[in-house]
Amino acid sequence: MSDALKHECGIALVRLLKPLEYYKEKYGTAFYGIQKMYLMMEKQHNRGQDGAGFASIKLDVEAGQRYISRVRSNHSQPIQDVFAQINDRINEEMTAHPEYANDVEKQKANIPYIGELFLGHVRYGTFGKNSIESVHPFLRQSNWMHRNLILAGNFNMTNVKELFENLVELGQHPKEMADTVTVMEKIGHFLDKEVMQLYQDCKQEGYSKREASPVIAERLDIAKILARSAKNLDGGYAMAGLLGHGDAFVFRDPAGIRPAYFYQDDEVVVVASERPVIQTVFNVPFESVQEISPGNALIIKKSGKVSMEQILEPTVKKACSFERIYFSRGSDAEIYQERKNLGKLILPAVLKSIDSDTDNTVFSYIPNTAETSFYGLVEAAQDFLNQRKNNYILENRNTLTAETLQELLAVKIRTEKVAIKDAKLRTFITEDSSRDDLVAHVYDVTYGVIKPTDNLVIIDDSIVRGTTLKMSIIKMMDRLKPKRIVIVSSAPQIRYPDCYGIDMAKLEGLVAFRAALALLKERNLYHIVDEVYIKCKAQENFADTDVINYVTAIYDQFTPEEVSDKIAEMLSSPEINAEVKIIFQKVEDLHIACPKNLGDWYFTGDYPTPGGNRVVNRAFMNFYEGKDARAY
Ligand SMILES: NC(=O)CC[C@H](N)C(=O)O
Repeated sequence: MSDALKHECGIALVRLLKPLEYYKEKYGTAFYGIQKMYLMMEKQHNRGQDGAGFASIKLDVEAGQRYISRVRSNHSQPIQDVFAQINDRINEEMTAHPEYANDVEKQKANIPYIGELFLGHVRYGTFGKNSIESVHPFLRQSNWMHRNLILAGNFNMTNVKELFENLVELGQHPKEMADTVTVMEKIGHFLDKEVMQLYQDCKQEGYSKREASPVIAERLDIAKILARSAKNLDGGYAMAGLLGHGDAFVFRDPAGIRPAYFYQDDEVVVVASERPVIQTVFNVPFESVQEISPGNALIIKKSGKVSMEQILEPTVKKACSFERIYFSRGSDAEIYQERKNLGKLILPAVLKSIDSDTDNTVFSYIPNTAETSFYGLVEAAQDFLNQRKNNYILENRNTLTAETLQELLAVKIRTEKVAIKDAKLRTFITEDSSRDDLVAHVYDVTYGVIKPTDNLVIIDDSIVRGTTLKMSIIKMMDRLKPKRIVIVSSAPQIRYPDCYGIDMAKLEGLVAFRAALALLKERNLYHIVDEVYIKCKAQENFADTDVINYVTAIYDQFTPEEVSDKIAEMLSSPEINAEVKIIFQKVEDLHIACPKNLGDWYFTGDYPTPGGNRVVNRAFMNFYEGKDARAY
């Protein structure tokens, strides 16, 4: 990926179903859960490096003993930092008390972090600052065990402001504007209500206050609490929560926008944002890891009972395709094939751009996430070449000599590693022209592999702003003196803002949008921009469900190729000698390659929740009014 793009968050949840002694016996340590959590979080570091947090719960402790531990960090290596703190503390206790060594009961009673239920989070903030207070898990404390709520999520709500207002309407006074606090307080509110109701029931049944507590915990209907809390949520989310006494849940949005996977056997229940994380950490096959169904919650009661319950009516499944193109790790068996298919499906367009002259073409990729689609592209190119050889041989079978046959078979698809991501270069000089020169060196190039008669085809996973392409990659590629540079995007043109977790909230930042505007100007159609604005403005105060995405009109006048050509022109500059072309994946081909993740609103403007239409409407007004503000 050449554009710096904010990633997602990652969640990790582990519930140990057996007593801690079991793990000590079988795996040699009662800290088994913590170790697994470390691996699960580390294997998701791709999803967030702004912060990391860990929380654990000990089940069935006596009153007066601590049972919730939490560590959070926003240091530069937050996962390392969190587990260094946990390690240090455990080692300190173990060294000071050698008698704990083989005594699991003592370990549990005296050492923090050890426990049966764990929640971890790696964060890329989409809302609020990167202060330590914004790092998950969030904690809502209470002196009643079952009222303690610990929450961590991979989410972005399009209507945080409204949700915040709802809390104020309830008479609450939230101390922060953090979106996680807002969601947590909402769940917390309905948790309190449910507890109150259950207490009344218990009282009627003759339980004393003290006796009622464990009964309430047992009877708590998590699905009911979630259903009430989730009513007004509009966004993409995978929210994980723990209750102090030991219940846990992971709840996914009705369109399945954000991912959540789980695995369960008689020892553990595990949830993570990505499938291969669970596969490697627990050494289980692909088939035994399942998705949490959209609109459903995986609920793990303290008793160990696990169920999947529908919380909200699922809508049409629109799982985010960017997870497949870029965010999630490519080690997932499905994602790996999907990325390869993205490369394969785009070959016809690539061949067209190089006049099918594969002999004079070098294929390469932008490190690192585009590497897999590159393999697919090259495999398809090899098939194409073989087909050509085949035809030649069949046509010339009577005259073919051993020599020409050998020559023919020696022709290969040429692949080279041309772009190398260099160490992070700091742009410490503020003066613009020299800064551009520094930025150009973010990528390094391999000299000596391109001839002046060559086309250079270079695949990237997606193109958002195009800044790095313009400032660095194309300039550096041009130094190799190819005849033509073809930039290939394994994703379609990004035309609309995202509001479900990816940090693309402003229209004018998107190179496709700027290209469409330039085309409108060129063809004297710029009045369309004014017309769209009038339509957007008119629905400014509409209910979300009534808002229509009129921004599509900006693109309607042009074929995708026209927009691509304009982008190519905008990314090139007079000092570039090579001809620059740009090719994007077709939306239909994206769906063929990634059939399970049909969420494509950033490419098509087809938002999966009503809030999305409000956001694109707002984003357009912000652009038109020259407001440098986020659209939600
Ligand atoms: N990337 C995410 O899922 C972010 C979660 C949450 N909105 C935050 O900002 O902390």
